[in-house]
Amino acid sequence: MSQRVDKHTLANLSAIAVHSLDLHLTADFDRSALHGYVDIEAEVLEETNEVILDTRALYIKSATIDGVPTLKKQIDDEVFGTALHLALPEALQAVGSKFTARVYYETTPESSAIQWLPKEQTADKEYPYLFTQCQAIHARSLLPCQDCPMAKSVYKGTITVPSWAKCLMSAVASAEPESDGEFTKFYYEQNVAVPSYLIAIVIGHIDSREVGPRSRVWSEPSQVDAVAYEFAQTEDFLRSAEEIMDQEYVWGRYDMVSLPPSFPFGGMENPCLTFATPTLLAGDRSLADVIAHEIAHSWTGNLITNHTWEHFWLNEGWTMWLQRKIMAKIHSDLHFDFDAIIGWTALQDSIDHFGADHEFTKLVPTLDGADPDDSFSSVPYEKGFNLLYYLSKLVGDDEFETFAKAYVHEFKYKTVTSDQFRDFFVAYFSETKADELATIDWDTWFYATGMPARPNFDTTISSASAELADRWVKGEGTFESSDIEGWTSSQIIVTLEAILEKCTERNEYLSHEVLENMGTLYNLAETKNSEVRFRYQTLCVRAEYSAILPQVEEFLKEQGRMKFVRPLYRDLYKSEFGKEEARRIFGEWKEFYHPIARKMIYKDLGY
Ligand SMILES: CC/C=C\C/C=C\C[C@@H](O)/C=C/C=C/C=C\[C@@H](O)CCCC(=O)O
Ligand SMILES: [Zn+2]
Repeated sequence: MSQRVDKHTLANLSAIAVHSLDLHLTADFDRSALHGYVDIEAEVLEETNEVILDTRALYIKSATIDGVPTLKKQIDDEVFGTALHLALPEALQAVGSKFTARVYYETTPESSAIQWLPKEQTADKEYPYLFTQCQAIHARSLLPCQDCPMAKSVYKGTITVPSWAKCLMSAVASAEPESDGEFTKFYYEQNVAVPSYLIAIVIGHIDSREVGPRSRVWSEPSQVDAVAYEFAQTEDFLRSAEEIMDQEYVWGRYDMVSLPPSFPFGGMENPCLTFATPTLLAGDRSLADVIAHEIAHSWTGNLITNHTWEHFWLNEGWTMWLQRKIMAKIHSDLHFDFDAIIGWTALQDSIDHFGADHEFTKLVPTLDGADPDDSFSSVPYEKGFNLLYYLSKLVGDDEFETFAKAYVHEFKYKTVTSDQFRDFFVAYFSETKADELATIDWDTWFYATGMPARPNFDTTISSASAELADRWVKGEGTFESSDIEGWTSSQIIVTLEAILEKCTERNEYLSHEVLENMGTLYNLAETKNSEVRFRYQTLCVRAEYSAILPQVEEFLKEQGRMKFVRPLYRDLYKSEFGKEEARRIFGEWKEFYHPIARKMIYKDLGY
């Protein structure tokens, strides 16, 4: 059993276990505030005279324990918010005591989990919108709670919204909405215990389409058909994942909401309701692997959860592995390694960004005193995936897949640390693979900084991209639009990444004329595929091709996904032509970005 200790919470975890949360909130769009109360059912694990909860930027009005007003004290912490101390009456201080704490509160405009969008920042520009993002430690700015992954509890939500709006949560609807004409009440229940970072709310003028027997997509009305088309493979992805993991999908519904463009991530695995960025709407389903990723989290991350944020790779590395297995089942086995090659480049970029000896390049970093947002990168995703890839080659792919099923059965509904993962792996293969086990250097995998050794990825699909990239860099032969005829957007991405890598190695970029020619031939400037657009723009900015600025500015202003905007702002800021432009664009547009993105870009631009 792992200890109830977490560096990122101020709550008294070892003394108190929370069993359920019951949220009663009303959304006030005029004041940008959610107000109401939360009931917290809890139990004493170690004798104590208080309950300590995480909060941040919340206005706490009053609190009761079992209906009786209780004393409260709030103590600020520089990094982790404000600890809310509630006095426990003497009769409830002994081990095993159970009680309900009720806290009346409201959120404030500084509540970092919530983005309140004015109508101008939505697609349809008719109504305001609200969405939350609680990972990693923003739930404390939505509700008082034990804000850490190991504190899993069931939750309920009764949310009152203006009647032009609908409310969605990361849970299943437990009753029909009730309206009095002016306001509508929505009822939700999440009966599988979840950590606080998976509590999520969307309120907006939205519509939906059914895309599968357990799935609907939601978005603003003008986009809902496009979203339904883009995410139509959902049921296939779900069935593939169930088969690979030999474990049924336990969450009931798998719905998705395509959010307004300032959503800072590709997707977020909120249970029953994946949040997705509209930058996935390429029109040809080419970016649907993000949905496979969020579906994969239904097993790895949501069912088996990292014990603390230092073990985040167990959420994301496993999810990359399962995402790639799902996509390989849909396309072909060769796609598994092809996707892994794209991931390898992302890992290299993250390690170049931090520096090869930086703590955040470790698979299991020490995150003392640090906000997990600052350490977020492709490292847990791709170094994590590469550890699993390495282990699978060591024990055999089929054996590893069987192990993955056993891992789910062992750890489902629990949290897991890196040591527990290692011990389980070693015990599982101790009889059949003793020689192979003896060769694994776990300490290097877990605690070494920098890149791991590059595996021998299969290059059947990627070799054409590598050859084309080579020709562009060397300027060999002639180029035609037919060079990429019949290619997937991923093959174009691998080509652009290979060009960038070769140019960076030589410290010599393509000429502006060549970049313009390439853009025209391959339609790189006009493409609807955000991943391709991002790579082409990066190539141009690094080459000081100032004519690209209007396109970069347009991209930076039409969406706020950190994967795209942060590196583009950084590259622009590093370039000669774009240094001042980067700060100008951000200055003009910062209110558009999500609070988390705004905070990170601010640092990226050297403020
Ligand atoms: C070592 C890092 C430890 C903890 C960090 C945990 C969370 C960091 C926080 O910033 C939240 C991340 C949320 C991510 C959500 C979805 C991603 O899969 C998106 C990936 C990027 C993208 O596709 O846009
Ligand atoms: Zn993920």
